[in-house]
Amino acid sequence: MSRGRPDGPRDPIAGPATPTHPFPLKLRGPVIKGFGRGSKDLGIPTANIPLSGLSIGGHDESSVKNGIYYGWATLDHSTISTHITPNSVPSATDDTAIPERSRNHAVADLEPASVPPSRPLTPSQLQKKAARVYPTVLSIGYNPYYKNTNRSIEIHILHTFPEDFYGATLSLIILGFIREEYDYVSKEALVEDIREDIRIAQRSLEREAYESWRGDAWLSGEGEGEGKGVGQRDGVGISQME
Ligand SMILES: Cc1cc2nc3c(=O)[nH]c(=O)nc-3n(C[C@H](O)[C@H](O)[C@H](O)COP(=O)(O)O)c2cc1C
Ligand SMILES: Nc1ncnc2c1ncn2[C@@H]1O[C@H](COP(=O)(O)OP(=O)(O)O)[C@@H](O)[C@H]1O
Repeated sequence: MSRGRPDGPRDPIAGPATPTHPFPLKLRGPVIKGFGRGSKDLGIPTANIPLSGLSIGGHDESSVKNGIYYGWATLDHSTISTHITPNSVPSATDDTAIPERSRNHAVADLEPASVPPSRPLTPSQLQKKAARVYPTVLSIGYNPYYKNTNRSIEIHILHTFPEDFYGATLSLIILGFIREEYDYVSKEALVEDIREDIRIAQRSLEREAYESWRGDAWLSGEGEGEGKGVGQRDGVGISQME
């Protein structure tokens, strides 16, 4: 059952001085469509990737508990289809329409795109985009405020992007847990807490033992489908370090 948000101040930093079991959790998958609420309703875009990988690497899905987490992420734009059709982007919902270009990205308060979405990027542009490591804050669960019936993973990247990136491959290392997911009395209360989650994630990742994970090979696309604890199913892999 979902809980309402408890009263009282929140800790400015989440998690111990070094990442501790079950972290780091490594996850990878293609960016698919969600319900389109992140940008339009909340002003905070959240990239969805399939959840199926949570059962790979020695856990079942229930071993990764619902809640709000932080970590590092990279995007590989080379997997974005240059010939997108309405059915070419998988969806976390039954709606297969590609969402309109979001106009309400609060964190991503956007500059006009320097490269039109339909023009393929050059190899050096792709490499540059793939190599960048972003801080990220994410939610795993049922979004109790919206009473979703499907479990989903919602990843907000702490960066302003000039355009959407459906179809890109998102690699993620989750390093810490912030809080449970709650139901809220209002949309404004939910947004206020997500904004605080963003600040907590930033501060938590600045610690040396967390910062050092930026250089992990997983974020460069390595590890897919090979090695102990790394699996691949439905285009998604997850592993848990020992
Ligand atoms: C850091 C963060 C914290 C969140 N916390 C909650 C929460 O406590 N309760 C909730 O119902 N949804 C929470 N969400 C999920 C948002 O409701 C979700 O991103 C929104 O429904 C957009 O979904 P969509 O991408 O499928 O459109 C959180 C999302 C993020 C990124
Ligand atoms: N900073 C960002 N973090 C996450 N996604 C972003 C960001 N900026 C742009 N996006 C794009 O916005 C999409 C999420 O928007 P959102 O309105 O939440 O729709 P959806 O419900 O389809 O996930 C992502 O899939 C991605 O393509």
